[in-house]
Amino acid sequence: MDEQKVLSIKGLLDDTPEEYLSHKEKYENSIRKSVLFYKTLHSTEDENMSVDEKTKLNFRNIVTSAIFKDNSPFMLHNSMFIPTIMGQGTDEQREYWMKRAKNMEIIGTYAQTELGHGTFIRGLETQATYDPDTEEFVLHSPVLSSYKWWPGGLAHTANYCIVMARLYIKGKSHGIHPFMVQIRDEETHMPLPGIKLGEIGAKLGFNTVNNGFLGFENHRISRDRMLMKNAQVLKDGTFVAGSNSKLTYGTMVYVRVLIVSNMANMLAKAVTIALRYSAIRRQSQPKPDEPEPQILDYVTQQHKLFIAIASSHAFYMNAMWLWEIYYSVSLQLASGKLDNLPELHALACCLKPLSTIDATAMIEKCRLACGGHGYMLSANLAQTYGLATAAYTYEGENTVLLLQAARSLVKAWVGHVKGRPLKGTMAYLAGDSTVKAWDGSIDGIIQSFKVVAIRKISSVVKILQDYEKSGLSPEDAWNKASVFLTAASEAHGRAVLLSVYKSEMDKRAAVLSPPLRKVLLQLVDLYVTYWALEKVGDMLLYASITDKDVDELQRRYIELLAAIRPNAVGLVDAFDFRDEILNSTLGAYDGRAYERLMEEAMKSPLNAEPVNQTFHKYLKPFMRGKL
Ligand SMILES: CCC/C=C/C(=O)SCCNC(=O)CCNC(=O)[C@H](O)C(C)(C)COP(=O)([O-])OP(=O)([O-])OC[C@H]1O[C@@H](n2cnc3c(N)ncnc32)[C@H](O)[C@@H]1OP(=O)([O-])[O-]
Ligand SMILES: Cc1cc2nc3c(=O)[nH]c(=O)nc-3n(C[C@H](O)[C@H](O)[C@H](O)COP(=O)(O)OP(=O)(O)OC[C@H]3O[C@@H](n4cnc5c(N)ncnc54)[C@H](O)[C@@H]3O)c2cc1C
Repeated sequence: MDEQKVLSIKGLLDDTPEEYLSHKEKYENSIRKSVLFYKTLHSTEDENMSVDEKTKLNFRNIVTSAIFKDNSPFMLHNSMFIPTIMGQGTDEQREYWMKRAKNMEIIGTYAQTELGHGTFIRGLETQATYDPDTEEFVLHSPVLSSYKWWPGGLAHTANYCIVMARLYIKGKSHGIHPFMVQIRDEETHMPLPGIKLGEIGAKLGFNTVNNGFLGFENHRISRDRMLMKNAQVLKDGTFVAGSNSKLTYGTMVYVRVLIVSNMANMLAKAVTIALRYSAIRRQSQPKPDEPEPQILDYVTQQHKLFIAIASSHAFYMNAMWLWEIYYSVSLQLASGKLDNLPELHALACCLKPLSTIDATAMIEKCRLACGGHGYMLSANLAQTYGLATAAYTYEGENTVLLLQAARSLVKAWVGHVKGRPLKGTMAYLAGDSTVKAWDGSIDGIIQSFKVVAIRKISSVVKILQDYEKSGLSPEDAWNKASVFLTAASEAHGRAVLLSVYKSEMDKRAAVLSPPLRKVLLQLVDLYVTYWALEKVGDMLLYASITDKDVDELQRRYIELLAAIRPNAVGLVDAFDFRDEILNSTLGAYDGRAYERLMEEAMKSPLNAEPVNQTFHKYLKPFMRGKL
C-alpha cells in the first residue's frame, strides 16, 4: 500500500501535540482527522483490493497509531459494529446495514457493558420487550445500573449502535440479544426521543475515543431491528432459539483474537522507541579511561528490552496462527458445525489475557528503561501503555477470561480421565506428565511447560474435587480454587505461546537466509529461556530441573543477550515503523533524541511568552507580601 500517500495528506498529523489540547478540542480534532483518515484510507485500499483482510486490518491499526496518539472515535465502528452486523445479522440485514455502514452513511458502535455489569453479560439489565400489537421492541433502562457505559464513539459520534439487551416476550425473559438502534437523528444529530446520551469523562487513555453512556425511556424500534441470524422473534411473538446461545458472543471472540496482533504491534512500537534511545543514550563511566558507554551495552538494559523484541515476534506468530483457527471455525459455523467453537473460545480466553498482561508489563518496562525522558508524553510510551492496559480490561477482564479458559481445561481433563479423547491444542494433556530427563533444549523446555500445565490442571481438578468432598458447593469450590485455576490457564497459555512461536518459526526457517534464520532462532531461544527462568519455581517443582541446570540456563540467557546485542538495532529497524508512526522524541530513526526533546518542549504553550501572567497576578504580590 502507498503508505507515503496516507501520511502525506495535510492535516492528518498534528502540529500542536494532542496533549496540549483541551478535552473538547481533543475530541474535535480527532473527529476531523478520523474523517480525513477514512477518506484517505478508503481510496488507498480501493487501489489495493488484492490485499487480504488480515493484512488490511494490521495496516490500518498501525497507521491509526500514527494519526491518533490515543485512538479514533470511529474505532468501534470498524472493530465491533461492522463485525456484529456481519456475524449476527440475517442475509437481508447484512445486505442493508453493511452498505450503509461500510460507506459511513451511518456511524455505529457496540453497546454491551452497563454501569452495573460488564463481565457478567447474563446480568445485563437493559430491557427489550416485544409488543406483538405494534410489532416493535420497547427498549428501556429500568435502573441507573442498566445504563450502557463505555462504548467507544457512543457519546457524540455514533448515530446508530448495536445494543445488547435482555429480550422479554409476554413477561418471559429469553436472554441477551443484539438490536440495531438508531440513537441520533441522521440530519440534526440530536438524540432521538427516549434516548439519553453523554460522554463518560476523562480516563487514563482512550481520551479521543469518545466513550459514552446511553439510557432508554421506553424507546420503540421495529421488529426487524433485532439482529436475527441466530435467535429470532416472529411477528406473533414466538421466540425461535438459535443453535447455541453463545453465538451471540461471537464479536467478542473476534476482537479477542484481534487483540493478540494488536499487542504484537504495540510492543514492537514501544521496544523500537526504547531500544533506539538506548543506542544513543550514554551514561556512567564504568572504565575510567573510556567514554561513557551506550546504555544498551549494560546487560541489565538488554535484559529489559530484548525479551520485548522476542515477545512481539511470539505474539505475532501466535496471532497469525490464531487467525487461521478463527477463520476455519467461522467457516464451520457458517455451515452449522459448532464442534470447534469451545476450543477457539478457550484459546482466545488464554491468549488475549497473556498477550495483554505481558505487553502491558513490557511496555512499562520500555518506558522505565528510558529513564527520565521515558516519562515525557512526547516519548509516546506512556500513551502506548495507556492503550495496552485498556486491553487488559476490555473485551473480557483478564482474570475472568483465564477462569473461562480454566472451565474448558477442567472439563477436558475430567473427560480425559473418563477416557474421552482430547482434541486440538489440548491433545498434549494426554501426554507424559513427567519430564524424565531435563536436557535444556528448546524443545525440551517447551515440553516441560506442557508438563507444568498438565500437572497444574490435574492438581486443580483434584483440589476442586477435594473441596466438593469436604462439603463445598461446586460454585464455592470453584471460587476457593480460583487462584490455582487461573494459574492452570496461564500454564496452558504459556505452553501454547511457546510451542506455537517455535513451530511457526520452524516453518518459516527454511525460506530464510542462514544469517537471518540464526538471529530469529536466537530470539526463540531467548524467549524460551527467559520464561524457563521466570517460571523456575514451576520447573523445579514439575520438570525435575536441578540447581546446576538453572545455573546453566542463567548463563545461556546471558550469552543469548550478548549474541543478540549486535543485531538489536537491526531487529527493531526491521519492524519498519516510520517516524510518524512511532510519534516519539526518543525513538526516531535519526537518533536526534535531545534535539527532538527540545523541539517538542518548545511546543508547550507555556513557552509562547517569557513571562506568564500569573507572575503579575499572584507571584509578585505574594513575594512582596501583598497577597
Ligand atoms: C475494541 C475495544 C473496545 C472494547 C469493547 C468491549 O470491551 S465490548 C464488551 C466486552 N465484554 C466482555 O468481553 C464481557 C466478558 N464476559 C463474557 O464474555 C461472559 O460473561 C463470560 C464468558 C465471562 C461468561 O458468560 P456466561 O455467564 O454466559 O457463560 P458461562 O460462564 O456460564 O459459560 C457457559 C458456557 O458458554 C461457553 N462460552 C462462554 N462464552 C463463549 C463464547 N464467546 N463462545 C463460545 N462459548 C462460550 C463457556 O465455555 C461455557 O461452556 P460449557 O462449560 O458450559 O461447555
Ligand atoms: C478503555 C475501555 C473501552 C471499552 N469499550 C467498550 C465498548 O466499546 N463497548 C462495551 O460494551 N464495553 C466496553 N468496555 C467495557 C469492558 O468490556 C468492561 O469494562 C470489561 O468487560 C470488564 O468488565 P467490568 O468493568 O464489569 O469489570 P468487573 O467485572 O467489575 O471487574 C472488577 C474486578 O472483579 C473481578 N471479577 C469480576 N467477575 C469475576 C468472577 N466471576 N470471578 C473472579 N473475579 C471476577 C475482575 O477480575 C476484576 O478484578 C470498555 C472498557 C474499557 C476500559
